[in-house]
Amino acid sequence: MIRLDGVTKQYPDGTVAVDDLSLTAPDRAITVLVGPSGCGKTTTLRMINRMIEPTSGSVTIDGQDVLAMDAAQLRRGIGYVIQHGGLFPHHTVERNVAAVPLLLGTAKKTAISRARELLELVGLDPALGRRYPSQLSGGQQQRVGVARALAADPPVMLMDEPFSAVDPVVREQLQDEFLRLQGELGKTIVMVTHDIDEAIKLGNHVAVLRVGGRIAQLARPHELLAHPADGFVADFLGRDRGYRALGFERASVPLHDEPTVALGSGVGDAAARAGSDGWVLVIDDRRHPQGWARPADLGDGVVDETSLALGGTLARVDGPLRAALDAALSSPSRRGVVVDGDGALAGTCRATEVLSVIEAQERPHDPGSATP
Ligand SMILES: Nc1ncnc2c1ncn2[C@@H]1O[C@H](COP(=O)(O)OP(=O)(O)OP(=O)(O)O)[C@@H](O)[C@H]1O
Repeated sequence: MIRLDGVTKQYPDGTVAVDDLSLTAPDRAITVLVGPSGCGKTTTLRMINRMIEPTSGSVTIDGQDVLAMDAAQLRRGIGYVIQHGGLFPHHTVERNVAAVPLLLGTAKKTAISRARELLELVGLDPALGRRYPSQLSGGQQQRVGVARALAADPPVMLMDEPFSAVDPVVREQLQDEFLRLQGELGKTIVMVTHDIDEAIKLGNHVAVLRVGGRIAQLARPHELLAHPADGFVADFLGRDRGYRALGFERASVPLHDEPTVALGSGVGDAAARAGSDGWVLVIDDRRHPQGWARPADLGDGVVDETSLALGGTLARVDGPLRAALDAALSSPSRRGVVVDGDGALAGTCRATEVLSVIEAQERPHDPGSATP
């Protein structure tokens, strides 16, 4: 557990970046610090590994005062990931990943073979290990940054905007893989981001800071969305709060049997199976949904990949209500496709019925909300 107690940082020019901040980051959880530019997120993070010394207050890790520890030794025991990966440009990728174990005295052969395993763990081809950082894409460099931070198997990781230097699609992939990895590794993580959506997606706990380095609210993501403490937090959370909160609400929605046709079926067969609106759901031989087709638009021949209409997200039977609603709203037929844990068709859902489930959910009173 990482604990900050009454921590203040005043820079020599008088700027108070962090003001009497107290915060606990529990073990094996992701605690996210989020807030507008200049609110003291990076300063707070760097006071944990003493890259910045607090002016007052205390920082402990598992009860040990970090200010009483040797700073270099402390830093070697904490994984640190920054934007762009922060890699050494003149070292190969695998040498970058092996950097801390080598510093700690691990034999070169062991450290490099471990580096290759770690590259694989973060979803990279170990062959990339022979390249130099500049020969990798931004997303690959970020992954190397994560692999490097994991190399000494530290229980604690600090991450400063680790996914912000890449485009939104790669960013989402990196976030998903990071969550999968954390599910396996269970590190104690403090992460900084200015992106509230990233905070809500990744954080087990989210601390919203306001400029001047004070906590406006510390809560679990769904609590934050449901009960923003004040107008500042509500504004920072932004639009669609109610809709986004559905991402954390799970309940089963009524499922309907949906007539299907197999990929490769004749258009005549497909027409016979289509609903009154003309749409039919196309599945493969494992009953995995492939998309919707409207046989009336297809002429003769068979239903193949080119016959499928784009659009329509898939919801999981045990997934959040937001996914079920989105599946219905984004489907060309307006029937949301719901799949089981293996990705096979479980049935379809209707938006109105998902809304009825939402209305039936107990909605807690929301006294802190500043937005009507
Ligand atoms: N070395 C320094 N000397 C003086 N002021 C500083 C120094 N470093 C940071 N600051 C100031 O401290 C405040 C907090 O900075 P910090 O970098 O911690 O914010 P941040 O929330 O991480 O911002 P961003 O999201 O823009 O990276 C800012 O007002 C910044 O200008």
